[in-house]
Amino acid sequence: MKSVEQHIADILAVVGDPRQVELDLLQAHGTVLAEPVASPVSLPGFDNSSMDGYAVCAADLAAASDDDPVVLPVADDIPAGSTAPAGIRPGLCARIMTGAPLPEGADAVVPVEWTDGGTGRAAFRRPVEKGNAIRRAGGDVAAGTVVLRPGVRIGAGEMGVLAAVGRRTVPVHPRPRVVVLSTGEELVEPGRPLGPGQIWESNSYMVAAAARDAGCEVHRHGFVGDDPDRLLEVLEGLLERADLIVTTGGVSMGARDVVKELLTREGAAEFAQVAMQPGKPQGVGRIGGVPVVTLPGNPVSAFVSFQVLVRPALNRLRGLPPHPLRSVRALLTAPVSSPRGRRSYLRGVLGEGDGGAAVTPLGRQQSHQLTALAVADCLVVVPEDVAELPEGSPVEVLLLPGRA
Ligand SMILES: Nc1nc2c(c(=O)[nH]1)N[C@H]1C(S)=C(S)[C@@H](COP(=O)(O)OP(=O)(O)OC[C@H]3O[C@@H](n4cnc5c(N)ncnc54)[C@H](O)[C@@H]3O)O[C@H]1N2
Ligand code: MOO
Repeated sequence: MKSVEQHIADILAVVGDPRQVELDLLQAHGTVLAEPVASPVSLPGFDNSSMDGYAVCAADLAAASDDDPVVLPVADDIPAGSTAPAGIRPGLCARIMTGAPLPEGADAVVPVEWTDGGTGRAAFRRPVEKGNAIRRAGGDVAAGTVVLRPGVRIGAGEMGVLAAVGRRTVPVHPRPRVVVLSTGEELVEPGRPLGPGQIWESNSYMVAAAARDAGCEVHRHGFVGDDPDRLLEVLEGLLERADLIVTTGGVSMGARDVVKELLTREGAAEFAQVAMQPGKPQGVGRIGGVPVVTLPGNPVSAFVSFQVLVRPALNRLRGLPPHPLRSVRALLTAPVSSPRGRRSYLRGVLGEGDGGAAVTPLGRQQSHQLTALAVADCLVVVPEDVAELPEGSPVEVLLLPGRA
């Protein structure tokens, strides 16, 4: 059987490098920066006040006290956005607002709370240190400094920085365009009535959501039946809009395994049994030059193999390192079993036990038992050479995305 690592490597090999585009600032949210961004100006760009109050010459207030306040004429009123405030000299002060440029000659700002708040004249009841409440030019970043490096994911903080350094557009690796397509003659769109032997189609919705959680732009095509020529026609119609096509179903040993039949016929993909449970039958290749990964149809198998096998490649396509799901160690709260020779990924819930992190494997672990996925927040890894693990065994636990 093929190893999990080998199959991940084969998928990485077909997806290639991320695209690069210039996106408008807000559109860049959630994408990955492709080039360094430097600030063209210093931030702050000019000395300014951090408080609403009065710009003063600190030496004027050296003797100020409650009993003997210093009273100064207010020579100017400086709001934020003021373009050219007149300067002050000893013996004068200027009313100033937070963010307003410091006038020439001033060397401190007195918060309004320390004064009588006067508009023509202001009374000061205590001395002030030089530099008080002044935000110096360049105090956050000096002009020319790189503020964001390539490979950084643009979240809210990065968005703020980009706007603050004046960027209108940003060079990024855009969200990968993933097309999701399921196969199976038995499938019916949710919301429509079921006939005998039919089931509601769930894989394409689930995989589309997982791909969106993985930072992709998703087109869910839905599903097609078991006719290889029809499948080829549909795939050809989807090539234009895909960086990666993910299919589910039709890859096992059945008489009508449509994905395997078509892609084998076209010489477009390799199929293998991967040493994992669930997720054994897998395929990877290209159709019309577009990478295609074919997941098995059992819903839990499709979900687990997406998270374990496809996510690293999506990270690569996003411009990130091809990391797998984040993992932690935890102690089992119950015994587990696993087919020897295959690495099991059991659905579990992570919590705290007496000895630290503890993980509880859920019931209903078979590949068709989908409902446990709505409860699980992690996958418990049982290695290939292990068939049984008693309660209390330390295990690797993969954290499922989107779970706190
Ligand atoms: N003789 C063998 N039979 C099977 C083997 C094997 O090694 N030898 N492997 C089993 C394993 S493991 C898996 S996993 C499945 C994978 O089969 P396929 O990928 O060909 O998937 P299908 O046969 O199309 O479907 C399997 C199962 O999942 C349901 N399904 C499929 N698509 C959807 C969908 N979009 N939404 C909801 N449910 C779906 C389908 O109805 C079947 O019940 O093969 C085993 N068989
Ligand atoms: O390995 Mo299949 O993917 O379990 O049910």
